[in-house]
Amino acid sequence: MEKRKGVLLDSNGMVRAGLNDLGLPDWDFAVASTVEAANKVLAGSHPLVGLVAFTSPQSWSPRELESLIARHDIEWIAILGRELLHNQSLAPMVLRSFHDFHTLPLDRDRLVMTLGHAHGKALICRSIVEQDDEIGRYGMTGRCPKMLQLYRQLDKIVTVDAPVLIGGESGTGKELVARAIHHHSERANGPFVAMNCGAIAPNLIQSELFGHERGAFTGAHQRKIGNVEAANEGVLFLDEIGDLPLDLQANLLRFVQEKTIVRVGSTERVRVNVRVIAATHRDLSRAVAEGQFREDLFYRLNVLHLGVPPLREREQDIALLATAIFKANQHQKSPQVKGFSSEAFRAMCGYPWPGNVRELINRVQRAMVMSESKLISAADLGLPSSDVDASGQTLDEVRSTVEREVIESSLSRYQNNVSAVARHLGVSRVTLYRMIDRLKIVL
Ligand SMILES: Nc1ncnc2c1ncn2[C@@H]1O[C@H](COP(=O)(O)OP(=O)(O)OP(=O)(O)O)[C@@H](O)[C@H]1O
Repeated sequence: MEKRKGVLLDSNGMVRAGLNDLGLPDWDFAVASTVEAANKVLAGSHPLVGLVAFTSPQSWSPRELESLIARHDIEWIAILGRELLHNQSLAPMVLRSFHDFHTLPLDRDRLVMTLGHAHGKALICRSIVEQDDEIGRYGMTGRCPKMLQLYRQLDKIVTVDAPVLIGGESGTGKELVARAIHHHSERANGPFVAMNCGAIAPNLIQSELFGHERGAFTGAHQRKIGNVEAANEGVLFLDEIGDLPLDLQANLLRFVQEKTIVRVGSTERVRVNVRVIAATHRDLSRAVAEGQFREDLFYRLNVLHLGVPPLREREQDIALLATAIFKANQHQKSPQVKGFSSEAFRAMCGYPWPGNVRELINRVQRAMVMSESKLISAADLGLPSSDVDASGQTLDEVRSTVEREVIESSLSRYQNNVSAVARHLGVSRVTLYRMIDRLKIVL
């Protein structure tokens, strides 16, 4: 049988010697005497379990150690003298950040069991992460019907070279979609140049787009290539196209039609080969009807149209997105934070998300840093808690919701000590483990 891999952080070799004496034939521990060395081991051989030996409360810098623990998705076990268990600075950290602890002297049977449990748990976590790669396409997270439709549209759009107009509220992922089109199209090796037409002073947009010659205007000390030329052979992404002033719309139309530009202060026409992808949160056809956007430019840009749905219409993707954001930001979370409570998931699903995915990212990132519990709550996300709403749920669903809440809060209260929780809830450990499995509660 292939040996299970672990890392042992041990500054003076004391626990290493003890482990050797125990003889654990199923385990192969790489020993690191510093946090930096442990980081290297973890990056190279991906063990699933880490042991940290504490000979005193000051064995390791808490900041360094907590950052090591937060960075790597493995289970940690603290090994320490019984007298350190009540140390005011060490004990809270051990309870918060470690899967379990083991007191010295090492007890072979107990250690084998603890290691086995930690290894099993890490394996399950890793398999969940791997399955999650299937949660979207084109670098996007989401598999609700509206996102599946978007992927099907993208499948076609990436095979052709026509202009695209992307509509959707702010923060829905329009730029992400534009980058995906570029990345999966024949222009992938060319540049992707993004420009926000709403964020540049109107008097500068002309030169930002088309560039200028030296001396073209006060302050033009040298020739500057504009974004259109910079995107040659690639994609020019024009965000907030609805904010482009009318006079510049005429210049843009000329470039889109003729595929040439003239730098400000020059008379020379320069040929360019650029695919234009424009985006707007405004209703451009309405802007056309109101005379604020040129109709001819609208038709030139709107050859292919994509609408990115607001987050409130992707309710079944919210938990997926929140979890993906959580995983992507593991390195900057508070070490004890392990995931979301079901109350938090419910609150996220009931919230209208005016700032869409961008707002979700901000709220989750903030909660990951600020939460003081193991599971992020609705309050940590700054969202109103929606109480259990039984309407529309079957009896089984309501029961599962309640069971999950009771078990999660008891686990949190007893620091994941399954025996204590089983005693508290009046069920056997086996029954409790079965319920934990069925309800997919992460320990
Ligand atoms: N489906 C998704 N999966 C993962 N991340 C997403 C998804 N949609 C959006 N995001 C992320 O949300 C953030 C906002 O997305 P993006 O900037 O593309 O939105 P936008 O619609 O262009 O916003 P704006 O109109 O304000 O420019 C980015 O960090 C982006 O990576």
